[in-house]
Amino acid sequence: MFVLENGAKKKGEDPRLQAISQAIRVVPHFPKQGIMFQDITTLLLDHSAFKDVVDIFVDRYRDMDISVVAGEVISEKYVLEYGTDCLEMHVGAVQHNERVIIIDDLVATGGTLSAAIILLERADAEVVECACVIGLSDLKVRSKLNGKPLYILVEPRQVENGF
Ligand SMILES: O=P(O)(O)OC[C@H]1O[C@H](OP(=O)(O)OP(=O)(O)O)[C@H](O)[C@@H]1O
Ligand SMILES: Nc1ncnc2[nH]cnc12
Repeated sequence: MFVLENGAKKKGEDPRLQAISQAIRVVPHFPKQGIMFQDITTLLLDHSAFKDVVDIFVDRYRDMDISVVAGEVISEKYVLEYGTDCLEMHVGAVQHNERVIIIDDLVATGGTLSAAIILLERADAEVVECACVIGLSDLKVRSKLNGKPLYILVEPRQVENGF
């Protein structure tokens, strides 16, 4: 699934993932020293790569009886790599037993996804899976997700890529 550091592809990898990864701009040491900020604005501007992101998610979830896509989400505070934040969701935005996928651009600590899961479960929705364009397939992150599967397209980029 992931693009390796040397640009080689893992066996069986979707050929679209390399272009998706390369369209992400890395901003070293932003907003703090030591953070390799993964800026997806360049991915959003790359119509072909962004279409591939949407197509991959649509293909994955089209037959899973999903009724809600929670792109941004009562309120739940959480901790990020570089501070704390809070997610909010309209009361009534999700009905009991609705099947939800949570989509975000990136997972780092898993705090945001964890807060989103807590919010949605408080509304009695069923969170089917979390999906992110960028993230590490990290056990520490997965352990925060209350057993929910995490689907990731590409690893964070480590180097500035000339944008
Ligand atoms: O896994 P975590 O440690 O919670 O980090 C992931 C979150 O960090 C970024 O959001 P951020 O709040 O920085 O701002 P943005 O949504 O405006 O990009 C990103 O979009 C995720 O939502
Ligand atoms: N390295 C990173 N790049 C972009 N968004 C983030 N959110 C948390 N860590 C991040």
